[in-house]
Amino acid sequence: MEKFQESMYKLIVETSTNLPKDVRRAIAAAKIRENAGTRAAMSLDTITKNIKMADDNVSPICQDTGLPTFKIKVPVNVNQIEMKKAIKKAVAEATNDTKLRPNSVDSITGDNSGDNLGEGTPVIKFEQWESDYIDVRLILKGGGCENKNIQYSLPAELEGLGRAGRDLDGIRKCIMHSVYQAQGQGCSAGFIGVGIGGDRTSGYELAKEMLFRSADDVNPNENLRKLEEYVMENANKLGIGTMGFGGETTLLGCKVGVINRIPASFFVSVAYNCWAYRRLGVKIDPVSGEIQEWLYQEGEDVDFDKMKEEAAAALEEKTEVRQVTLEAPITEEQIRELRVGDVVTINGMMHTGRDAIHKYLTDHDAPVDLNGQIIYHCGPVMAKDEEGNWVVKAAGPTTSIREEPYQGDIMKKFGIRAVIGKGGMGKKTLQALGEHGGVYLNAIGGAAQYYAECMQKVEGVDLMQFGIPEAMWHINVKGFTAVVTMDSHGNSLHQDVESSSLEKLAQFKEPVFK
Ligand SMILES: O=C(O)C[C@H](O)C(=O)O
Ligand code: SF4
Repeated sequence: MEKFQESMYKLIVETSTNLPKDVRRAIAAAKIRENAGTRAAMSLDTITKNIKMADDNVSPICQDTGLPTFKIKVPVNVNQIEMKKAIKKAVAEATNDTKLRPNSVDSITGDNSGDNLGEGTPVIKFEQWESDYIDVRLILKGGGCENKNIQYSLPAELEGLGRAGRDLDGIRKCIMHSVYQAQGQGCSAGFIGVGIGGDRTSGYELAKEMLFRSADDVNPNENLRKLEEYVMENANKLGIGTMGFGGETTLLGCKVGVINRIPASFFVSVAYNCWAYRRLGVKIDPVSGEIQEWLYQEGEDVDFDKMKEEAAAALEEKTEVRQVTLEAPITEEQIRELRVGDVVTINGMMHTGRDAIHKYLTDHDAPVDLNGQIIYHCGPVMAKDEEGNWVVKAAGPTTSIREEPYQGDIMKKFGIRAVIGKGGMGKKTLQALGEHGGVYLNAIGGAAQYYAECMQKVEGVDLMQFGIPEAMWHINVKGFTAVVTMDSHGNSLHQDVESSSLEKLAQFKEPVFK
C-alpha cells in the first residue's frame, strides 16, 4: 500500500478541480433549456466557464471544498488504521497545495486548524466487502448547500402543499417542498439525494449515499423510479432557476433510496447538493495502493468551449440588460440609480467579510475606512507566491442570508454602499438598503475561478486571527460582474421568486401517487 497516500492525493485534487462527466452533462442539458439572454442563461454561462477554468488551472471549482467525506469499501485483511493515516496526510498536503480550503474550525472557539484535520474532520467511513479491490469515493460538499438539507417527520403540514401523509404521496410532497425551501441559496440548480425511512441519522446517511449514484442511472425500484421522474419533471416548474434568478432549470438530479423504519418514525431526509457537485471515486489495488480505475467516467464528455461560443453569439443578439460600472468609493446617488436586474461591473477595491467579520463589526471599529466601500461575502482560498505576496486561488461568494441579523446595521454604521454575495438577503436588509442608500449584488455562487481571475492584487489583510476564509481581505479587482437583485427602492428579486415559486408549489397539492 505504499502508493495509497499518493492515490488519495490524486483523488482529492481531481474531485476538487474537475467536475465529473455525468454532472457536466446535466449542466449542459440545463444550458440548452434556458433561453439565451436571460439572467439564468448568463449565470450558466459563467458556471460553465468556471468549470473549464478550474480544470485548466487545476484549482478548486468552488472555494468551499466542504467537509471532505470518504466512503471506502475494503476487502478483509486490509489495514484500515494505516489507510486513515494516509488519507489524513493526503488531506493536509492537498490543503497546503491550495486544492482544498482550510475548512476545519473549532466549533466553539472558531479556531481554524489550517490543514483540514481536527475532531471529526475529514469524515472517513469504512465497510468490508467480498470484492478483491478497494473502492474509495470522495464527496466535497460545501456548507451553503449542506445548510439547505432538510428532514421531514411524517405526517407533516407543508407550506403550499398541505398535509403530507405517511405514504408515497406524502414523500412526494416532502421532496417538492425541499426543492422550494432551498430557493437559490444552495447554488441552484442542484442535485438531491433522498433517504426514506431509517432514523434521523441513518435517514440522512442514506440521503447522502444517494449522492454517490451516477446522475443518469435509473432506479431499479419501480416506485422510486416513478418518483424520481416525477420530481425531475415537476421541480423544474417551480421557476426558481439558476442561483434563484428564475428560469427553466431548478433541479439537475434526484436520487431516492429507501430503508426500513420503526413503526413510530417516518422520516424523509433530503441532502441538497449545489451544481458544483464534486464527487468522484477510484478502484485501488489493495497490495500497491495504486489507482486501477477512475469511476464516474462513463458516457460522453461535454465541450463547454463550443457551447460557450454559441451562447456568446446568442447573448449578443438578445441581451437588453443595463450595464453599470462602479468603483469605490461609491456615492448614494450612484446607488439610487441602480435597479433590480442591472448588471454591475466593479473595478477597484472590495473587502471580504463573512460570518466572523459581521459579528466582530457590530461591536468593534473596522480595520479600514469602509465609507462608500463594497463588502464581499466571500471566504477565499489564498496562497503566498515566491515573494511572499498573497494571491487569490479561488473566491466565489458565500450565502448572504447568514449575515441578515447584522447587515443593515453594519452598512449604516460604516457607510458601506454595496454588498456582494449570493442567495439574497431578507426584509431587514432590504429596508436598510432603502433607508441608507445601499444595494445588494448577487454574484454567481461556485464561480470561484471566474472571480479569482478578476482579482488583480491583494492589498492587505486584517483580522487574520479568524483564519483564512474568515479574515478581511482587501482586494483590487477588475471587471468583477454581479447582478443587482435587491435595490434601494424596495425591490427584491429574491422576494419575488420566493413568492412566485410558492404559488407554483401549490399546483402540486393534489395527490399523484395513490
Ligand atoms: O463557505 C463558502 O465559501 C460558501 C458556502 O459553501 C456557501 O455556499 O455559502
Ligand atoms: S458556494 Fe455554492 S457551489 Fe460553492 S459549495 Fe457553497 S453551495 Fe456549493
